Amino acid sequence: MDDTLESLFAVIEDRKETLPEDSYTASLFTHEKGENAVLEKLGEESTELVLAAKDDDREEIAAESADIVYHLLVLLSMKGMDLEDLEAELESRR
Ligand SMILES: N=c1c2ncn([C@@H]3O[C@H](COP(=O)(O)OP(=O)(O)OP(=O)(O)O)[C@@H](O)[C@H]3O)c2ncn1[C@@H]1O[C@H](COP(=O)(O)O)[C@@H](O)[C@H]1O
Repeated sequence: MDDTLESLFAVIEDRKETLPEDSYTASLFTHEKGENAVLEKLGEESTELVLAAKDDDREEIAAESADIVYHLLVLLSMKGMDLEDLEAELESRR
């Protein structure tokens, strides 16, 4: 899981740097709504996750969770933060 998150975060950082035209990630960094684009996505996907959980739909729960994790990592990158910030916070709670 650590490797998956690290390589996904590295791709997000690369997209932020290189802004390829066909990249969804890059489109979030250049969106006319600014950071609101990713914040809205996080809100929508959180609602979708709640609905999937209420339906006991495990496949949908996994899919919506992945959407949230991806957009969360984009948000961290947008704020100049990284996985270590998240890890440090989680570790401080153990
Ligand atoms: N993990 C993801 C990921 N999860 C979700 N998404 C995108 O997030 C959007 C989710 O929005 P919705 O579920 O609301 O679907 P939608 O209504 O079709 O989306 P919109 O029309 O609102 O854009 C979709 O466009 C998904 O493609 C992701 N896009 C990219 N990644 C990762 O990022 C990498 C780089 O992707 P690009 O930046 O596109 O090259 C990919 O290889 C993946 O590993």
